[in-house]
Amino acid sequence: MTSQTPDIPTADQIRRAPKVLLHDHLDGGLRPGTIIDLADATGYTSLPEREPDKLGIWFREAADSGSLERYLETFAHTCAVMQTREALVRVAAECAEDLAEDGVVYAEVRYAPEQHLEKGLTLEEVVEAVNEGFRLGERRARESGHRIRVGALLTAMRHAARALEIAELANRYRDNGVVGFDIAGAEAGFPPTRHLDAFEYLKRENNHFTIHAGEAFGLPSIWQALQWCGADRLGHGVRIIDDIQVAEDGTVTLGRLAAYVRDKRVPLELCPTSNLQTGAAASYAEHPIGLLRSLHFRATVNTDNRLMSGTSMSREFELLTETFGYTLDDMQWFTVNAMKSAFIPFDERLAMISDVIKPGYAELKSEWLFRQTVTTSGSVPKTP
Ligand SMILES: O=c1[nH]cnc2c1ncn2[C@H]1C[C@H](O)[C@@H](CO)O1
Ligand SMILES: [Zn+2]
Repeated sequence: MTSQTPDIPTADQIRRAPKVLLHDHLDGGLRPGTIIDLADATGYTSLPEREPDKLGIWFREAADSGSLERYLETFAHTCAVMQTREALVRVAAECAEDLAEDGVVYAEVRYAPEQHLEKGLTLEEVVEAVNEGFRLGERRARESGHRIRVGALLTAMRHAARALEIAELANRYRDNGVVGFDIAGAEAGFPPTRHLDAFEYLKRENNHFTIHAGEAFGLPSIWQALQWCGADRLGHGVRIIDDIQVAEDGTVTLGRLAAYVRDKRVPLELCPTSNLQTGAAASYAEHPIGLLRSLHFRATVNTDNRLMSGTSMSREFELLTETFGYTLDDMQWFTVNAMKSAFIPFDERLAMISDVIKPGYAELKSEWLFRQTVTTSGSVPKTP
């Protein structure tokens, strides 16, 4: 018998639990072996390692710098090998397969189309190749007994000046694989208000967007993303913690912005391991997700960049259960939060919650009940 505390899920249960992922970068999740294959196929000779295990370690270590700017430099290698239709189809298909294998049932995966034009693809060709890859990966996942749905978010880079063009692209493909828009890249010095025209356009089109904010830069960035730009969700948003005071006797006081975020149920796309790497949090135990969960913010758990963080959704949940003693109920809470916050239509979100997520967790919880009964009675109860 395992000595695990009842209700704390095992690693195997965490992997089998249905999970929802809202913040994952396509160019931050390649398999190391695929990067090497694609580099060979496209003549890219600047990879720092030629052996998959070593290359995986290189990405993790290079991303471990404590600075978002240095973390972002590692993407030069992944973007370099994602410049052809074939490469994009393969990377997107493998992304969907890897997530499905990890128990992710719904994912919104983002990438910046403007970073994949070096070999002559048009923005439209990039979007169509990635869509084709996601559909292929979903089909392959189904064939191997998994179920996943993947929507794309189109990202504009905040240091560049193509946000309106990318927003228009997202709007053109909104009924064809693309579910929303995002801005990413170095945060300090590049406030989201630089791209107001793109956000105002998307609002006029009744479209959805999230903004990377409150990761490398604090409250002003979150405030602008919400109150100037009108973001539906916050990419990270972890620094909202700067607007929450916890007194020695445990009394919690929320500032106006933190109160707004909680009252309005603004989804926080939290990415614990990524935050440790870029210096947004000092340790898992000190990561604000513990406090935000207990204060009932609409917190969600995400991977950000599986390659650079050497992580997966299951791994993030394992680390959280080890650190905070989270149970299957906590996992379900994060997962339902994420599904409620997805950019697909409301009825489809509800159907995922009632047909996939709740039954999945109910089944896992019944394993605990079953195991408890076996331990206490010493015999296996007969099924009725
Ligand atoms: O955590 C992040 N913060 C800001 N930008 C990021 C993060 N992770 C990835 N990016 C950037 C680098 C990628 O090339 C780009 C599009 O996915 O988004
Ligand atoms: Zn990100």
